[in-house]
Parts: sequence; structure tokens; C-alpha cells
Amino acid sequence: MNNTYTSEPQMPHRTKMRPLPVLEEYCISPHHGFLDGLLPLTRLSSKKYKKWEEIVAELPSLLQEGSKVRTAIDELDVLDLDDTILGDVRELRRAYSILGFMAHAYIWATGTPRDVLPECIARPLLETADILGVPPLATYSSLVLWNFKVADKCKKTEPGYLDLENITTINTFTGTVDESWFYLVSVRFEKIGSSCLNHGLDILRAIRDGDKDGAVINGLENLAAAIERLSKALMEMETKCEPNVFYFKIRPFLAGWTNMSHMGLPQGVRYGAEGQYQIFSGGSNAQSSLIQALDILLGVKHTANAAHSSRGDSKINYLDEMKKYMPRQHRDFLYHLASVCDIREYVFLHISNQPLQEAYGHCISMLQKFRDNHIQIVTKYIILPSNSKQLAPKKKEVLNPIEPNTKTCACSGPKTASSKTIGTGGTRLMPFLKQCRDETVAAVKTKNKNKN
Ligand code: HEM
Ligand SMILES: N[C@@H](CC(=O)c1ccccc1NC=O)C(=O)O
Repeated sequence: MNNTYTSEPQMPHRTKMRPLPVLEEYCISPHHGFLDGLLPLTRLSSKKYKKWEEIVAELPSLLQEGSKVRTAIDELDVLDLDDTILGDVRELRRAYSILGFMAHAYIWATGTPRDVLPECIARPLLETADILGVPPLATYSSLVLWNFKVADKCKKTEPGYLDLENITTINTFTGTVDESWFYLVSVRFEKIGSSCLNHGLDILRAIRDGDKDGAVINGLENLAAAIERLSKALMEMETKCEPNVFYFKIRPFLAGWTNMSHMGLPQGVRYGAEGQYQIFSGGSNAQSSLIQALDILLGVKHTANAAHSSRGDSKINYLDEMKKYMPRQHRDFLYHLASVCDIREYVFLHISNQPLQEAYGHCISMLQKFRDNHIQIVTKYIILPSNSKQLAPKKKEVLNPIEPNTKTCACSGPKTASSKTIGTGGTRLMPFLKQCRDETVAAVKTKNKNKN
């Protein structure tokens, strides 16, 4: 179709130089996306780590009385990582996942958080995190990507096929169906979203091939339909996860140690009695490579924002920061993709091609719809329960929900509860999420403001 547009400017040569990324070279599966092609391990193979497995399996009961979990962890020996772990990436991921669960349980077990992790967790957690290229705490990878298994092994499935109706989580803090479902919605989202990566790469190939037979428009339409399926996957949260269970029981364990001074961690957490205080953001879907890949594919640019800062003055690009929380290969994939992606540029170069503009616009509206739906979910699961929290008595030995940071927010304008409420990742969540949504819309509206 666009061969007729030969009088329009040519694509810059740069994008033709570097080959397109090959998914498998970055530990990404064409069928399962950022979930590995192989299922996560459900147990460490070496008996040496039996106690770790026992404690992580018993977290729901140990956390019934928060101090019990701290005693059980304090009694653990300090173990080195042996060759069974160091020699196999799935063992490493399992160890990292267990240690992340134990670290958060230890810190957030009661209304008075601990700010020092014992050596028995700190040392192996720092080591596994370092090798995997992720930070030393529970992340989207440890809670979601590497924390699911087949529920009924007897149920027949094709080899290599992941049946989303037959999965469950390996570990949870609370033992509730709500918590399992909370993580599984994201597992489903990653699998369903794998087709976005395939369509995105098809579009890039079609551009390089000279856009024969409307291949770019076709690819964009396929991509728009795939993004729409993501919104449906997101809204499934409501089927098995109760907002109050999430807000009061589950969420307190997911918090990290950035912007958490008002929650009792003014300096972050010290890794070992002799270690340094360090600050890290808690788990969040902002650490999912899938949505960030979509932003790159569609040329949606996110700017630095004050939404992440408790003082409201220093601006950082939170989504860029979150790339450091992704597994190393996935992060490298995003950088590779960004260096070769020219879809938005191509669309703007062919401004008179109306069907092309519409197909691109359709993708952007679907991504906007996803972010709008997400804001609705956040309102239901965080903002509304936080407004009713006065009903819950505040006791030292009982978990505290993550509270709005009322003391240090120096942002201008009237302060509503939602403008101060913070995410597990430490953002002032509503301003941040609205900015992400508005920057999505801007990709189609302005050419210059949102340039590639
Ligand atoms: C009850 C469910 C959920 C809640 C309460 C929630 C809450 C939040 C919050 C507060 C943030 C801001 C970052 C932070 O400080 O943590 C965030 C970011 C994000 N969440 Fe969720 N989330 C939920 C489920 C999901 C699911 C299931 C998905 C994907 C299907 C998702 C996708 C995202 C994305 C992509 C971001 C980064 C911002 C953006 O790119 O627009 N969330 N979420
Ligand atoms: N940022 C969210 C938490 C969140 O989205 C999340 C945290 C850990 C693992 C997965 C997450 N998202 C799952 O749907 C919050 O502030 O509650």
C-alpha cells in the first residue's frame, strides 16, 4: 500500500543497521513471553536448603503471630550458595524468590517493621540478586514470573503449552485465594501478552521489508486486538481477589523500602548487622517488561515525574528506574528493541496514509483504555479501602496498611487522599498513573512533544 508514498521522506538509515532482537536470545518465549519457556522450580533440589523451603511454605501460619516468623528466621544458619544453585538459573530464581518472601515477611511481620535483615537472609539474597541482575528484595519476577506452577499435573496438556486454567502459585504470604489470584492475573497477562511481542516484531520486519501488501497496517490491527485482550485480563482481578483482603492483608507485605519513612523505615533496610542501609522499591507491575515493551513499540515516551518523590522536588523517571528491577536479559531486550524501533516515526512519515494513521491510533487507544481500566482497579483496591481504614484499630502487633505519606509531601495544590496515597513501588500513585495515561494519549496527538 505505501509503495505509492515514494515521494515522502525515507526512513533514517540507522534503524536498518542493527538486526531486530530475537526473543529466545533474551530468555523470552514466543508463546509465553517474559515467562520462561520452562516452568519455575517449585523446590530447591538440595536438602541443604530444606529449612528455607519449610519456612516459606509455612509463612501463612507463622505470620498469624508476626513475631513467630522473626524467631524462626533468626534461628536459621547462614548458608553459602552451593553448586546446585549457582549452576542452574532456575535454582537461582527459586532461591531468590524464597529469600524475597522471607525478607518481606521478616520486615513487615508486625506494625513495627524491622530495619535490619539478619545475615542468614541478607547474604544469600544479595548474592542471588546480584547474579540475576535484580535488586535484593521481592520483585515482580520473584512474586509473579517465577512463582507459579501447574495445579493439576494429571490434567493433559500439549507439551510446551501453558494451560492458564490449570495454574496456581507456589508461595504466598497469607495462604488466601485472593493473594494467589492477585499474582496469577499477572501470569495470565504475561502469557496473553506474548502475542504483542510477536506482532510488534512483525511490524518492524514489515517496515524493513518495504511494507508489502499492507503488512504494517495488518500488524498494527493485530497488535491493537492483543492490547485489548490485556485489558480483559486485568479486569479479571475482580473475580477472585477482594479489595479489602488485598488492601488490609496482602498489600502490607508487598511494600518495599523507598519513601517508607512514615511507615517506620526512614533509612531503608540494612542488609546484615554490619551492612549498609539501602533503599529499594517494592514489587509492582511497573516492573513488567511487557507494558514497557508496548510503550517502546508504539513510541510512547514517559518523562521524569515528581510522583515518585516523597518531597515532590526531585524528579526521576520511575518507569526507567524500574527497568533495573527486571531480569537482566529482559532489560537488555528492551534496550535492543528501543534501539531498532521506528514504528511511530514511520507512521508520522506517512501522515497522508489514513488507514495507517487509524491503525496506529487504534493501538494507542487500546493502551490508553488499559491504563484507564488500571486506574479504576487502583481506585477500587487502594483508594476506597484506604478511605475506610479508620475502622481498623491501629495496634503495634497488627499489620498496618501502607498509609499515605502526609508529612513529607511538598507537592502544590489541594491534597486529597488519592494524591498522597503511595504505591508499593513508592510512587504517589494517582498522579503517577494519570501521567502515564496522559503520556500514552500524547503519542498520537502531538508529533513534536513526544518525538522518538
Ligand atoms: C489490585 C491490583 C492492582 C493494583 C492495586 C495496582 C496498583 C498499582 C500501582 C499503585 C502502581 C504504581 C506503581 C507503584 O508505586 O507501585 C501500578 C503500576 C502499574 N500497574 Fe498495577 N496494580 C494492580 C494490578 C495490575 C495488573 C494486574 C496489571 C497488569 C495487568 C498492572 C499493571 C501496571 C502497570 C503497567 C504499571 C506501571 C504504570 C503504567 O505503565 O501505566 N497492575 N499498579
Ligand atoms: N503496586 C501495587 C502492587 C502491585 O501491583 C504488585 C506488587 C507485587 C507483585 C505484583 C503486583 N502487581 C500484580 O498484579 C500496589 O501498590 O499495591
